[in-house]
This record gives sequence, structure tokens and C-alpha cells, in this order.
Amino acid sequence: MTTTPPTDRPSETTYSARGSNYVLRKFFVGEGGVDANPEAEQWNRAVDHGFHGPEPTREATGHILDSMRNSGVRLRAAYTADPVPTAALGADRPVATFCSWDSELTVCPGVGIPAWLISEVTVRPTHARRGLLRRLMTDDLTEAHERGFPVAALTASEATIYGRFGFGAGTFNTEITVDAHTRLQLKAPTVGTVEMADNEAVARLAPEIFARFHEGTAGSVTRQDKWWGLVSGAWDWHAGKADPEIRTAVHYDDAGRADGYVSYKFLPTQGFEGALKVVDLVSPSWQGRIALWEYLCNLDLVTEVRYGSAPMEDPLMWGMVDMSKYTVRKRFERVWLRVLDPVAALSARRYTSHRRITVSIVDSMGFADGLYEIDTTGAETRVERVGDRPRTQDDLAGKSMPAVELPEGADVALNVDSLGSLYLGAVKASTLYHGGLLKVRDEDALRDIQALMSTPTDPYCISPF
Ligand SMILES: CC(=O)SCCNC(=O)CCNC(=O)[C@H](O)C(C)(C)COP(=O)(O)OP(=O)(O)OC[C@H]1O[C@@H](n2cnc3c(N)ncnc32)[C@H](O)[C@@H]1OP(=O)(O)O
Repeated sequence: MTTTPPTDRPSETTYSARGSNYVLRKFFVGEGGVDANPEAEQWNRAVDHGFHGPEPTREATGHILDSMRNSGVRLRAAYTADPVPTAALGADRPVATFCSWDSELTVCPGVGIPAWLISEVTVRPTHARRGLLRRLMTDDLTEAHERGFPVAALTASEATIYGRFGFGAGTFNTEITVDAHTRLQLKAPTVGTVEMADNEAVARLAPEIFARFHEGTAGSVTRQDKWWGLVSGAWDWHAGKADPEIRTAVHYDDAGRADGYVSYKFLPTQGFEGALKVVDLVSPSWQGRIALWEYLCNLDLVTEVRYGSAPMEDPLMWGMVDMSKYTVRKRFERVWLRVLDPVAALSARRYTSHRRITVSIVDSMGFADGLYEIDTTGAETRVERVGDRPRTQDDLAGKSMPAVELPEGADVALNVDSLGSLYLGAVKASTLYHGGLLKVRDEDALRDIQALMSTPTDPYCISPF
């Protein structure tokens, strides 16, 4: 097996496992669309295979490659280096895909940190469980760490896969329906006005409105360009075609400034009546969001409104006269967070409590492993790596998720995936403690970490990626 150091330039290396040989490549989408990027086109086909989707059309591939090029997405792929039997997919079709790009994560209102986003992870079933994912993930996270990214993030197809790579569920959403048979009655009047809008005009407004939402919302990540086509119906990247059924509306504040939009489509179920599905609903303020909900629920012929990116604790529900009309269909983890640099990540967020504690972080991949002191007692937060963590039996056995032990000198110990969940307040420290995922020196230490890590609101992300 040979390796080359990670760089943000195209690179190539080799990998062998269980008698099979692979070439691993990292590359970028260049100018010239599908014709000029045959390697990226094959990569995109492999992604669709990996998620059991249909063969992408040339037009759909063109849109995806453009979006990836505009966002500087780095593509990783594994190709078989062994002879390909007759009728098997050609050697130019990757057996594994992976990509990542630079983004920003809001950690508290007004404060964003660089985040390394990962997506499109697939391994062809006939090449699975040979360590290809582990190898691609290790290469990619190593590069992110070397380039100084405090965190990496992804959205997971299965909750069981990514903990071993140090990712913890960092933000949650709910899928909701609001019964709209009668007009939405709210306890407090809404502010501003809502107008039905021109889709193309909304596509132009949307990036600025989203940027204001993003800046003010812990847990939000920046979006790729492809979102604005989705919002306006010009291009639905999930469906691989334009969507002429998309309708939009804009919310204006009392000064007449556009400060929110909703993009939605009608799903007729019984004659003229039916459900509305929200595609995207964005405003920097809850008042704007609730006003857009009022607009949606008060449309004639609409029996219910469905939304897949509601927050865990929704001001809309608490504002409704009849909260029984608000139904949570599903709760799911959205952003999985992986702390790569605890000093940078923990220094960036705000703390409302003044404490000094020493935390032992267990990271089987090594990036964040060690003892750290967090001190918020002074005028400025100070986070410092103060030493190595003593090796345990599980470390020596090479376990990817070692059991957490409290070393001497530490007040608190936890695995790096738990830190990802604690970081923006998706979970309380006491919940992790009761689940056996966090060890503490004594009750005072538990109280300290609980107070230190608590956040004023749940983290919230409305941008699957
Ligand atoms: C961020 C995203 O894109 S999410 C989308 C993920 N992709 C999919 O769901 C598409 C269908 N699945 C696949 O393509 C593949 O099965 C993958 C990507 C999930 C796994 O790829 P593989 O190359 O088989 O994984 P690899 O052999 O490197 O295994 C790495 C580790 O993950 C574990 N693992 C792999 N797949 C799974 C799984 N589905 N559930 C739980 N654990 C898993 C392995 O046991 C192994 O554990 P260990 O290293 O601690 O012993």
C-alpha cells in the first residue's frame, strides 16, 4: 500500500484489501460541463448507483457538475486496479465515491467557523466491507485537519455508520404536518405582510435572506448554489428536472423589506383539495417564519401543510391556539458534527457560565485526542490542550469506539462523537452522563460541564447536504 500526503490538488494513491487492488483519486470538476469532465460524469453515475437512483440524464449531470464546480467540491473516488470481467461495469466507473467542500457552520448568532462538509459517500456493494469508506474518510479528515478546519460535518443515511469516525448527532429536525382544515389561529398577531411572488425574483432574493438566517442560527451551514434553482422550481436536483409546480411567497417586514420566503407545492389528494408541501421556508426571524406559516395554512383548498425541517422546539406550535393541530411525524438527526480541533471549536462558541474544567477527549483517529482545559472564568474564553490522554486497553486493542475512562487529572471524559453532540447543545451533558457516555469526577464536575455547555436554543439546520 502506498500513500501520498493530502493536498487540495488532484492526487492519486493506491490501496489494497482482501486481495483486491484499487487506485484512489482526488480531483475537481473543471470548466466545460459534462463533455470536458468524463471522470466527474462517471463519478456522478456511480453516486446514483450507490443510492439506487435512476441513471442521471445528461442535463441533470450538467447541473450537478456546475454546482460542484462553483462550490469547489473535491471529489474522491476508488477505481478497481484489477482486470474487469466481461460485462462488468468498466474500470472508469468508480467503485467508491466521496466528496467534501469548504463551508461555514454558525456556532452562535453572529459567529461562524470553517466547516468541512462531506457527502455522496457510496461503495459499490460488491466492493463493500473492504475498508474503502474508512480509507477515503481517513484521507479526507486528515486533509481537513491539516488545513486547520475545526469541524467536519455530514448528513447520514444510517445512524450506525459515522460514530466510529468521530461524528456525533449535532442538530435534529422534525417532520411535521399542520392541520389546515380551518384557518390557523395564533395567540399573538403576526407582523408584516405576505405576497405571492414571482419564482425567479425569489431565486434572486433567496441567497441574501438565507444568509441572514444562517448568520443568526446556531447549527446552520452555508448552502451550495443548487438550492436557488430548487427554491424557484428552475431545477430540482433530487428529481433531476425542473419543477413547474413550485409556488413562492415573500414576507415583508413592517418597513416593507423582504425578510422571508417560502417555496411550496400543492399535492392534490381529494378532488380540488389537498396537502401543501413546503420545499424551503426561510426568514431570519421567527415572526417572519410564523407569518409565512399563517399564509400557507390559510390558503383555500389546503387540508394540511407538511414540512420536513422543523425545529425540535417550535415557536409555531407554542403560538397556536390549538396546538393539537401540529403533529410531529418523525424526529431525525440532521447534521452530524466531527470536532477535529477542540481548541479552535470550543474557543469559538459562547458560554453563559463561568467555569474551569479539564476534559479528556477520546478520539481513536487521533485528531482531537488529549486533555483540554476550558476556562471561562476570565474576560475571554481560554481553551488549551494540556496533555496527552493515558492509553487504555481499548486504545491498545485498536477499537474504533473505545470505552470512555476518566484519567487522573480530568474532571470529565467523553468520546469525540459525544463532543460533536454536546458542542452546539443538541444534548445535555447530564443526558450523556446518564447514558454512560460521559464520565465525571464527581457531582460538581457534572454540574460544571452541564452549565458550561448549555445553550440558549437548540441548534437548527434547514439545509440538508
Ligand atoms: C455522508 C453520506 O453520504 S451518507 C451515505 C452513506 N452511503 C450509503 O448509505 C449508500 C449505501 N452504502 C454504502 O455505499 C456502503 O455500504 C458504506 C459507504 C455505508 C460503507 O462502505 P464500506 O466500504 O463497506 O465501509 P468500510 O468497509 O470502510 O467500513 C468501515 C467501518 O464502518 C462499518 N460500516 C460500514 N457500513 C456500515 C453500515 N451500513 N452500518 C454500520 N456500520 C457500517 C464497518 O463495519 C467498519 O467498521 P470498523 O472499521 O469499525 O470495523
